[in-house]
Amino acid sequence: MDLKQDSSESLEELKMVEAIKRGYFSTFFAQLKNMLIRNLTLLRRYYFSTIAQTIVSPIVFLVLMFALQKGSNSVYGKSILNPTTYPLGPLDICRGVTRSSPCINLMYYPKSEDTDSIMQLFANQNLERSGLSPSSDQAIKFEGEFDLQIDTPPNKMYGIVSAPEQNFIYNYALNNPNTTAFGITFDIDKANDIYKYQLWFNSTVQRNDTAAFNIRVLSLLRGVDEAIIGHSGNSKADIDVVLKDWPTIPPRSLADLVITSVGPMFLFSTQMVIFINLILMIVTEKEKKLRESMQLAGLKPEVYWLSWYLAYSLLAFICVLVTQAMGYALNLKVFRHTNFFAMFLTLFLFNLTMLAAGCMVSAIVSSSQAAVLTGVYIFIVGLILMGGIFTTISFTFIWWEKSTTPVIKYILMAIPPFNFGYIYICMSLLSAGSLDPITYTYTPGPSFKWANLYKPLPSNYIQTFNTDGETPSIPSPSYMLNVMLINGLVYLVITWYMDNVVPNHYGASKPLYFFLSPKYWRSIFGSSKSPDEFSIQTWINNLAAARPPFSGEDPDVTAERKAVLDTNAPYAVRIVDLNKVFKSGVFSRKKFTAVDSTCLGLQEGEILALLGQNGAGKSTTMNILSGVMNKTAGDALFYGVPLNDQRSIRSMLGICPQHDILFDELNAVEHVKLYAGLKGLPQTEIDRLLDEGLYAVRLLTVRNKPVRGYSGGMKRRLSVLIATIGNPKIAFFDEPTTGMDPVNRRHVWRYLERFKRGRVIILTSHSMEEADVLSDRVAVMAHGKIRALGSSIRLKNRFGVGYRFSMIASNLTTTGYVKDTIAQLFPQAQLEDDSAGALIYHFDQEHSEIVPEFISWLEQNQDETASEDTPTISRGGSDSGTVAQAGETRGNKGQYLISTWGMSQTSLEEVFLKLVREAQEEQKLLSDKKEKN
Ligand SMILES: Nc1ncnc2c1ncn2[C@@H]1O[C@H](COP(=O)(O)OP(=O)(O)OP(=O)(O)O)[C@@H](O)[C@H]1O
Repeated sequence: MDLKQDSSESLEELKMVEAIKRGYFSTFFAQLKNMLIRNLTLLRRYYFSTIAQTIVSPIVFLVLMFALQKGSNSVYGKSILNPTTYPLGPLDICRGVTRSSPCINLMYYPKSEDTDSIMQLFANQNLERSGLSPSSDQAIKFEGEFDLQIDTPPNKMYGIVSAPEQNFIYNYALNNPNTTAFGITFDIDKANDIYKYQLWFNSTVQRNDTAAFNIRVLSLLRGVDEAIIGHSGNSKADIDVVLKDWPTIPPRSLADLVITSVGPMFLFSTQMVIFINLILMIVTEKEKKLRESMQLAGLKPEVYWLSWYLAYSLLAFICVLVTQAMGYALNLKVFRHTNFFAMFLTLFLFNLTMLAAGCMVSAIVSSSQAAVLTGVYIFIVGLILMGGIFTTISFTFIWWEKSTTPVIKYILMAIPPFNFGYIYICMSLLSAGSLDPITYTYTPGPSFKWANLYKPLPSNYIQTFNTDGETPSIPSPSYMLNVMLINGLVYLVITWYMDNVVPNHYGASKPLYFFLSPKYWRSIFGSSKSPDEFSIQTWINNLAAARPPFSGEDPDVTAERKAVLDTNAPYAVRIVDLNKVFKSGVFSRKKFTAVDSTCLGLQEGEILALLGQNGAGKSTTMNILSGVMNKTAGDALFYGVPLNDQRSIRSMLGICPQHDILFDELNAVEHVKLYAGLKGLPQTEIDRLLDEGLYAVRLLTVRNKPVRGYSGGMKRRLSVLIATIGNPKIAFFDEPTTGMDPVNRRHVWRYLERFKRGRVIILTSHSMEEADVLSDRVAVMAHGKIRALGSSIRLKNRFGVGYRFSMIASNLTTTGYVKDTIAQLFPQAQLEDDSAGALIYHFDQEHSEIVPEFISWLEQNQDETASEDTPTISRGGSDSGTVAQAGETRGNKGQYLISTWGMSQTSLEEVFLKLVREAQEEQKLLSDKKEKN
C-alpha cells in the first residue's frame, strides 16, 4: 500500500476521532445547528403549510373575529335618537304556567278594613286606568276572600284576594309555583299614617314578567301607593315598600338550554371526523398515485368520486342513526321532541353537503399534509363560526333583521354549518324549550313536527336584538334545507371543475375552459372519432412540425424518423416528434428538454427496450405515452387512436410504473380482482388470472397476504401482473425487474415473452441482459434524444468495440515470443494487457474478417494438455457473448505457445457506455459553446 496515502488517511481518521471527542456543549451546538438548518429547509420546502401556519392562520381567525364584531356592532353600534317611551299603565292580568292557564293576580294579608279599602281603591283605579268595563275578563277585580286551600292550584283567574293567615302567601306560592303574580303583606300604623308593605314578586315565573325591574312591578307599586294615599287622605303619609322575591322550587322539567346553544357546534364536530377522513383518503390516494393507476386501468373519474362519496355517505348514514339513537338514549329533548325523520333528514343532508365540500377540498389539495391542514382549518373556522353565531340564540336570527346588511346573510348561507345550525336551533327552540336571556324566562317547547319544517318559527320563539320591535321575517327550516342541498350541488360542480384543471402529480391538467370544448363531452359520452374516420395522413400532415434530422443523428434513427411518417408502414404504434420541456423551477424561466423529438414506430408482437442513463428521459416518454403527463409537442398514434383520446387509449393500455403503486392494505388477490373489475373482465378470466397469473409471477403462495408485507421483488412482480390484466394491446413496463433476484427475474422474462404475442411492449431497463434477452429492438436514449436504434446484434455490430482475446502463454519464457509472433502475423491486433504471462488482445470492429484466422492460429498453438487444468480467461463483461473457448480437441498442434485462451464479443453494456460517453462529450461541447456565446 502507498505509505503516503496511508499516513494521510490516518491523519483524517485522527481528525475525525478528535472531532468526535469534542465536549458535550460543542457537540450539542454543532448538532443543533445542523438540525436547525434541516428543519428550516424542510419548512421552506413545505412552503404551503408554513404559510398556512404563520400567515393564513392569524389572518383567517382575525378576519373572522372582526366580522363577528362587525355583525354585533351593526346592532349595538346604532344610535337611538328616538328612544321608545314606556308609559306606566295599569297592571295587566296575570298569566299562569302557560299563557292561558289560571292564576291569581294579587294576594294580600292581613285582611282588615284598611287593607280591604286600599285594595278596593287599587282595583277601581286600575280598572279606570285600563279603560276596561268591570265585566271584562281582563279586568282585575277586588274579590276579598280566597276560597282555595293551600295545596289547591287556581282553577280560574282570581283578581285581588286576601290570604287567611300570615304565611299563606309564601306557602301558596311555594306549593303552586308560577300561579300567583303578586303578593302584599301590609303593616299599617293608621294613627301615625305609617303604611309599610312588602311586595312579593316572582322573578322566575314563566311569562309573568314580574322581575324587579319590570314595568308591571312599577305599575303595581304606583297603583298601591295611590290607593294608600287615597285611603289615608294624607298625601304626606309615610309609605315604606320592601320588594321580595317569591320562593322558588325547580320546575319539574328544565329546558335543555346547553344542548340548544352548543348543539350545532357538537353535531358539527361529530360530522367533521368523517369529513377530514374523506379528504385524507382521497388526497393520500392522489399523492401515492393510486388513483392515477386505477384511471390508467380504465377507471372513470366520475366513478372514482362517486365511489368515495357513496362509501362515506354510508358512514354518514350510520353516524346520523347513532347520533339520533344516543340522543334518545340520553333523553335529550331536542331529539325526543323533534320528528325523527325531520331530524334525520337535516343531519343526513348536512353530512352529505359536508362530504361534497370534502370532495371539493380533495380536488384542490395534492398532498396529505395539506389535506389534514385544510381539514383542521375548516373544522376550527366552522367551530368558531358556530360558537359565535349559535351560542347566543339572538345571533341565529339577527341576519334577517332589517338593520343587518343582507349580503352577510348570503355569505353565511353559502356555508353548510350555518344552514344546519339555523335548522337545529329552530328544532331545539320548539322541542327543548328556551330561556329568555334577559328575563331568564323559560319557555317550554311544544315539539318540532314534520309540518314545522315548512313553517318559519312562531314569532314568540324568535329572539332578536332589534330595537324597533319588529319581528324579522325568517325563513322556514325547509328553505334552509334547500339552501343546503344547493350548497352540496355547487360543491360537487366545483369538485368536477377543479379535478380537471388542477394539475396532477405529473403536472398534467386540462385548460380552464375545458368544459366549453365539444371534444371533452364527446370523450365522456364515448362518441370520439372511430379509427375508420381517422386519417393517419391528416394526422401526419398536422404534425408538419416534425423536425428534420439532427445534425450528426444516427442513420438508423433518421431512417425511423422517416418510416413513422410513411402511412403504409404497418405500425401499431407511431410516435412522432414527441417533445417534453420542463421549466427548471416554479418561478424560473429556464427550460429543460427531457424528451427531444422522439420518433418511433412499433409493430405488433414487438418489444422495444428503452435504455438510457438516469435522467435520460425514459420515464418521461413512458408517462407521456401513458397519458399521465402532458406532452409539449408531437403526438403518438395507438392503433389509429391519437394520444389525446385518453379514454379510448386507456382501454388498450397496460402499465407497470417505475415505482410500485399498490394498496398496502390489499393482498394480491384483491389487487387482481380490483384491476380486473375496472377492466370489466368476466369472472372466468379473473379466475384464470388468480390461478395462472399469480403462479406465473410466483405470487401464488403469498396471494392472501397484504401487500405491506411483500418484499420489493414481490411488489414488482405484482405490478407486472397488474399491467398485463385485461389483455392490453399496448403495454409499458418501466424497469419491470428492478429489485428482483435472478431466478424470479427469469420467471418474469418468460411471462413477458409469452405475453408479447400480438401486442406492442415498450420497456425501460438498466439491465443490459434484460434488454438483450427480451427485446426485439433497443433504443438508447441520452439527454432526451434517441442515440441509437436497432436489434441488439445490430447495435453490437455497429457500435461494438470489436473482439477481445485473452490468453495465457504456456510458460513465462514464451510470452515474449508469443507477443512478437502475433505482432508479426496479425498487426491489427492491439495488445491491451500483459501481466504475468496473461495477454489480452483486441481487434477493432473493422478488422473482424481477420478474427477467424486468428482463432485458427490460436487453436494451432495451444498446448492441449495444459488447458485441462488451466482456467479459461474470459474478459469483456458478464453478459459477453463468448463464441469460442479454449480446451477443445484440435488437430495439428504447433509449437504450443499458449496454454489456454478465450474470446468475447463486445457486450451491449459496452455499446451503451460508448454511446452515453459520446452523448456526454457532445453535450459538454454544446454547453461550452453556449457559455462562450
Ligand atoms: N415533473 C418534472 N419536472 C421537472 N423535471 C422533471 C420532471 N420529471 C422528470 N424531470 C426531469 O426530466 C429528466 C428525465 O427524467 P426521467 O424520469 O424521464 O428519466 P429516466 O430516464 O426515466 O431516469 P431513471 O432511469 O433514473 O428513471 C430528468 O432530468 C428529470 O429531472
